Amino acid sequence: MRCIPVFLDEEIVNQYYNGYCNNILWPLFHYLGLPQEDRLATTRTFQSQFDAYKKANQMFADVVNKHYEEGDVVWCHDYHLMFLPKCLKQYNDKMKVGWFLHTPFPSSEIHRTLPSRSELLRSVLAADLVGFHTYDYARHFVSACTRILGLEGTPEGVEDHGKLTRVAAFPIGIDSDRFTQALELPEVQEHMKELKERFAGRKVMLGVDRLDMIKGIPQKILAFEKFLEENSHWRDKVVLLQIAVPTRKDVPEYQKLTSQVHEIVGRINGRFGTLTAVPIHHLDRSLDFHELCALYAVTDVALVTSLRDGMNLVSYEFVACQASKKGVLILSEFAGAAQSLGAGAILVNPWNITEIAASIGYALEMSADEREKRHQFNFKHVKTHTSQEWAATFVSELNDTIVEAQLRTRQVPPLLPNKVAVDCYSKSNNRLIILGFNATLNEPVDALGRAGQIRELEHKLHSNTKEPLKKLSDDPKTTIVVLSGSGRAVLDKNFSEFNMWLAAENGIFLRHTSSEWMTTMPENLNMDWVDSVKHVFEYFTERTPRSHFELREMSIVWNYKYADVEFGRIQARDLLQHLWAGPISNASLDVVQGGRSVEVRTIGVSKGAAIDRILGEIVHKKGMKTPIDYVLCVGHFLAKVTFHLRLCYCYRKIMIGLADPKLWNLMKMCINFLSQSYHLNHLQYQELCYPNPILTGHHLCQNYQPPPKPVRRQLNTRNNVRCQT
Ligand SMILES: O=P(O)(O)OC[C@H]1O[C@H](O[C@H]2O[C@H](CO)[C@@H](O)[C@H](O)[C@H]2O)[C@H](O)[C@@H](O)[C@@H]1O
Ligand SMILES: O=c1ccn([C@@H]2O[C@H](COP(=O)(O)OP(=O)(O)O)[C@@H](O)[C@H]2O)c(=O)[nH]1
Repeated sequence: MRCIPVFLDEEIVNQYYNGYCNNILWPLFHYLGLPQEDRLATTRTFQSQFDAYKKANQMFADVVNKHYEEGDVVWCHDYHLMFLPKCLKQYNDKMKVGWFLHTPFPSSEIHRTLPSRSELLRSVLAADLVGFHTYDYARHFVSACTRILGLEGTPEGVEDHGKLTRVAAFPIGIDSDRFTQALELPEVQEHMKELKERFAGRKVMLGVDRLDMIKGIPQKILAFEKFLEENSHWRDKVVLLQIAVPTRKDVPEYQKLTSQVHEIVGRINGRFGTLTAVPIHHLDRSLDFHELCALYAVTDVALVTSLRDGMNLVSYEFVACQASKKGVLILSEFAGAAQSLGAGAILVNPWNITEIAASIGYALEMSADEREKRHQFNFKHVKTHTSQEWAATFVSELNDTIVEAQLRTRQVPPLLPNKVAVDCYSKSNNRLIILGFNATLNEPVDALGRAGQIRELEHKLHSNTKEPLKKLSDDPKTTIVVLSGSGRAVLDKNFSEFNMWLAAENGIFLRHTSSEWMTTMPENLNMDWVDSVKHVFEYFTERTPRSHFELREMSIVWNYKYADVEFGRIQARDLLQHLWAGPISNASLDVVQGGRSVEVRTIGVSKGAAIDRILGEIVHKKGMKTPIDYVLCVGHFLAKVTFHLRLCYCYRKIMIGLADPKLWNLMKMCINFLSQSYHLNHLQYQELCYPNPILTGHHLCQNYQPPPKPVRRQLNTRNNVRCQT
């Protein structure tokens, strides 16, 4: 079969397959909690099982890697191999990797209970394309990535610093021709004949499931019992054939289920059986393909009562074999198949035994006309949405995704080559370093916004950055500007001890730490709008848990980065509507939508505009005989904030360097610190163009012409009066 086996030893199989896959991921992905005693045991063994899981995935990766040839597509399947995409991409990031999940992906609220939640998501995201059976599962996955990892969910998939992982639904199908053709075979016809004779005079109901908790076998049998109880006239006219294929027999939960089902079947057969017939025929084994096809073909009503099921192919197979009989499918709404066969099937909630019992009655007595219509609908679907089509669509989508990604990467700035940054720095003589503050020099914040002391952290310089910053700022060949949206007080508190420039409120206020604050904004700015905007912000802060707003001197910001991401976004949209309709409708204001914030400020106040003024200031102040020959921006400057000098276009993009070779190590420390703290695996820089010829980020303008000297207005901070000097 051209398969290459991956041999796992017994211990790994036990910890990886029986343990982590089937005792942890399987019940979790199917919304089934563990029994109390197992829960504690699982908690204790979790780490060793997860280690075995990673090890087993790595073993698969090693084998794939050994056989991989350039251009191959690698398609990883199911929850057993969630770690594989990452392992493969680590070997070769050009490998085309897809991952498909055959089970449901649960709500992010369920996924977040998993201790390894983030690691698993990140490994899957290493794939180029991630597929699920239904849109709901895909939606849950994207939502887990946004809520747990704090990444951006887009209609296309999940974005992580410019890298998009495509996420989409690819409902599986079956090879329907194989089933329809099998029905013509003499041995299948023979089986059908035997079955018809065996159950002559009785309607045949069928269940075909692995003996798994997710399949809702006890619920199905109990519903059948209820039906017999309430419809005595049907007792000798209907039989339920339940094929329960043994599975995962080493897992204790499955052993318990077997006994439970036997007990219920025995009880019902004892209750409703006669000397010559029993209502339930229960088989603890699998059938061969031909027997199964025959059984599907003679069935009047198929019962699929999965509590959760990725898709459920049995329902497709039943439909494929019903061209002549046109039997009825009763299908759980919690099976993926309900999304595609729902229109022709009778959908039921498997937890509602009364509803299933009523549906059994309805199905058995359904008119031929209705059966025909329902069947046609589903038959058409099964015939057209085949497994071949499913596989071809996934693979072609994967190839397209790679092509699109290549086009995208041309637009995304390339990664910062750290060594080049260091080399250029050490060769330069007049460096300008522009640093952001929030999300750059202070503490990173957990995606779930858990840091209780978040507001504190937000405004506090990270202790690890103090020493590098001190050395940098004392270097006479280096000018540092901290350019932040934060107010003056915050910058004063954190940076007064350094020799540097501070630009507060996006550059409205500027000072060198050796002198007083000044502003370059026009006098007598109309700030009448503030109160009404504040009123709106207060309203939304009260109604959006963990959001807050900050009233600055020239602007006001509503921030929801610690709030529930999705709710925050909805609230932000609503808030904007309130603003447009009210306070800002007539005012000359800029409304800036950040990643997780909304800021309102006077027109013209932006980091882009500010940088020009700042440069004018520092260039004139320093006299600047030597042109700036190195520019470095480290920041979380929002996308599309273009510095006036087109210094760079930064979105969590880092350019970093140090003057003195002795400081190289320190610089590397800095880079590593920042990249690890903010998961900036994609340090980026962009070629810059000012004024001409094209310069790289590290060599700014040999021919730099400082802008005209600006008018300076000194701020009298003590009594808070602005006056022009
Ligand atoms: O190998 P087993 O442990 O006996 O399990 C059999 C397979 O069960 C799961 O199947 C899922 O995939 C089906 C096709 O996509 C889908 O229709 C069904 O709803 C799922 O349960 C499991 O995901 C497979 O890996 C197992 O091999
Ligand atoms: O005796 C049996 C009973 C079932 N099946 C097959 O097992 C599969 C079950 O797939 P499904 O998607 O319904 O559920 P899963 O077991 O994968 O969760 C179907 O293709 C059935 O034809 C089988 O080969 N022999």
